[in-house]
Amino acid sequence: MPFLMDVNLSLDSALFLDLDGTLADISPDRNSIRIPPAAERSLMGIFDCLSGAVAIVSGRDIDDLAVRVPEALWRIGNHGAFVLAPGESGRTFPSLIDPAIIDDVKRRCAELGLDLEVKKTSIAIHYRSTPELESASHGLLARYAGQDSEYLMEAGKMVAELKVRNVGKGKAIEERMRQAPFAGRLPLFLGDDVTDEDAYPVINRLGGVSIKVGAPPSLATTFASSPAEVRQWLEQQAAALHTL
Ligand SMILES: O=P(O)(O)OC[C@H]1O[C@H](O[C@H]2O[C@H](CO)[C@@H](O)[C@H](O)[C@H]2O)[C@H](O)[C@@H](O)[C@@H]1O
Repeated sequence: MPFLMDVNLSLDSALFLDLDGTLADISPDRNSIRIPPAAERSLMGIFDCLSGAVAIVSGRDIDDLAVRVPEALWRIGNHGAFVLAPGESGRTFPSLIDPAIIDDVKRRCAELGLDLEVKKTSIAIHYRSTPELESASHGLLARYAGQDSEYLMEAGKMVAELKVRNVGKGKAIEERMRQAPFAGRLPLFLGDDVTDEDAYPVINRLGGVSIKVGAPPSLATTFASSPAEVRQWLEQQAAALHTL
């Protein structure tokens, strides 16, 4: 099985990374997540060497992502729906979720003591601290999903999510790869969760390297053991690129 530590960036790489569970360790407190400072420095070094072809691609809301990721990097939030270019800030993105659904889910979550995260293209119920409510969480959102609905259900790490259709990290990466500074480069994508699986076939088709932090099964071709290993790899790659 190919491993991340055997992969090297070159000056014509394009690097896409997921945040939670890939760059940052999973934590019970989603609001505490930050990219560790050393990893930020590595990312900025790589960004310089790759002429800006580095993006953080996250399921988090774009506004939430913007406070956790350096403004100097590309930030792709809402599972790929919304993009902030390096240096871009203060832009307003629309909410695509029916407010009536948000109100109803908010009320039901409050009754059950469930942790609700409202984003612009999805609503997520986190049950990390209430695992006994896993099926209740899925059930609560499933009533709004289905073949004829504009929403679909997705499962993540201890989270049930109701999401607008036609949004995905694979689609977002493919779009970036058609434009500067990514076009003409060889893409690498590092992810860890179910919502990252749709990006791996895109990367594989483009001849790049798809990496999962975790174990098979996955459509990724290459594996890493932990976010700590990813951060160590980034530090090594930043140092190596600077010698080229
Ligand atoms: O695409 P990502 O950057 O990996 O974001 C995926 C989701 O991450 C967050 O939830 C997950 O991480 C939390 C912090 O470690 C953890 O408490 C939670 O159980 C995980 O599901 C975030 O809250 C979601 O919006 C993202 O979709």
